[in-house]
Amino acid sequence: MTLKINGLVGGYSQVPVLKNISFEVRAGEVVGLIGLNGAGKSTTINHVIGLLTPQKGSIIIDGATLMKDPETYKSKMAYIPEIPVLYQELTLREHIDLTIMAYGLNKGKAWLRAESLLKMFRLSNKLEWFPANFSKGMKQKVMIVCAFLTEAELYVIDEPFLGLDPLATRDLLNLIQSEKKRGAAVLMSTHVLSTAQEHCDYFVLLHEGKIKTQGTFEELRNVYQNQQATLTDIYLGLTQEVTNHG
Ligand SMILES: Nc1ncnc2c1ncn2[C@@H]1O[C@H](COP(=O)(O)OP(=O)(O)OP(=O)(O)O)[C@@H](O)[C@H]1O
Repeated sequence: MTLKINGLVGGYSQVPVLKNISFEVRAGEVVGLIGLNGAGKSTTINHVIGLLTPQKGSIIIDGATLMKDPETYKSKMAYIPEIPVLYQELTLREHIDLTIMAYGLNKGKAWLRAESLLKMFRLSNKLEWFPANFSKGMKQKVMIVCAFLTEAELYVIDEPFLGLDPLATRDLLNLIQSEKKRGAAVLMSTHVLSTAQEHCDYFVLLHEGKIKTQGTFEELRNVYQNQQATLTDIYLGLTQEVTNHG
């Protein structure tokens, strides 16, 4: 599986937010989309999941575009939004059943996987509850369980860490690593740079809707000409931001 974004110009109106974005996400790779507030991370993700239409350029998953082959395109992808989207009138069990139906999964197999995910995120005893009434972090965990039970080829995850407790953060990171080993690709936006540095294989540094630079951590250190630099140093250095954190 390869997601190819090529020369993407786009945004919410005729004035583009994204200006000529190109990068790839390949099978078995975790790509970190890095940027400050307003850099264009969510806008990029909204284009990838098809909420926005490119003004120029293309987004292709294994040869399929959203325009020409929407079913193939969408079937390869699971998306975890920054703000959980849940159905007011459905229980946790029904959210899982709905995901199984929407992705056409084998019910028995998918439920086995769901049970292990529910256990991992400490939700096993909440199946008859309504997630719309859960705490913020618990809602986020429901989105994680539903996304990961699909065993997608590509996971698109928008800022996953902010609402999660340390245990859930650790479990999500482990899950990402095990899906990566299975051969899944992950595109993850975040400004938690220390976590990204540790867990991503490749970085796309966005600033004001443009790619400042992209590469592996080693390649970024070479561009920044400092072999000791952290991802935070590199990002802030390259975007000329002033920081009090060194
Ligand atoms: N619905 C919208 N309508 C119009 N402009 C928008 C909309 N959402 C975002 N923008 C603009 O697009 C630009 C990029 O925003 P985006 O949400 O992609 O940033 P981000 O990198 O995800 O930031 P954050 O870290 O704060 O989530 C900003 O200038 C923002 O004002």
